[in-house]
Amino acid sequence: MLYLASKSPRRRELLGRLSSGTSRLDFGVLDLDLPEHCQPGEPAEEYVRRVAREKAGAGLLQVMGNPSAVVLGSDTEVVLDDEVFGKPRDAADAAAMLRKLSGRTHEVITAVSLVSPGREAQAVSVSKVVFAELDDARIDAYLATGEWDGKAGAYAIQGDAETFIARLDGSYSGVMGLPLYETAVLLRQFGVLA
Ligand SMILES: Cc1cn([C@H]2C[C@H](O)[C@@H](COP(=O)(O)OP(=O)(O)OP(=O)(O)O)O2)c(=O)[nH]c1=O
Repeated sequence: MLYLASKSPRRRELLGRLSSGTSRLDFGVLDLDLPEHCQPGEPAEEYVRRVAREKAGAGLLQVMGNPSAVVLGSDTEVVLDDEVFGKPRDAADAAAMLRKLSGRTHEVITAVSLVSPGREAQAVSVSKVVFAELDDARIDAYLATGEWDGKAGAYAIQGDAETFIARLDGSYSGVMGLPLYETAVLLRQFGVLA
């Protein structure tokens, strides 16, 4: 039985897309709230990998009674000049992130971890995103949509911010929160996906 250890509706939607034709991917959802803090000096990719592993591990603890449980945890961060942008605290924090991202190229790193009793595997997706120049009026208009809330880097590629993206070199689903190519490879390794 597969469990998604995530409260993100985007991850639920993306994982559901791995159902195809007659082969349905059924999964349960585990709610967890884990602190996400980058340690001083911790490289961004290591941080993202660690948090994804911790989410999957915390999920596995919730379903320990089920020996056939496979738990998926994932984490997404936006990285610019070694600075890690997680989810903004408030609108002012979101505005500051968008001002920094304006006219620059950043990376979106998403790690996916699969754990089952006695087994663990991970994949990571790194995408390069070239952002449009955003003046204050555009940033204010975007903030008013509320879309920034709960999104790493204060934007959503799947929403109005699609028009901010001049170029994407990587995985669209990875930027959105769950890289489907890498996730499908892991699920096949664990025999969850045919
Ligand atoms: C960059 C970007 C991020 N995001 C989202 C994906 C993630 O949900 C979120 C990053 O925060 P995460 O901490 O990775 O995930 P989360 O707190 O939403 O969910 P959970 O930890 O329970 O799994 O940002 C988008 O939806 N679109 C985007 O374009």
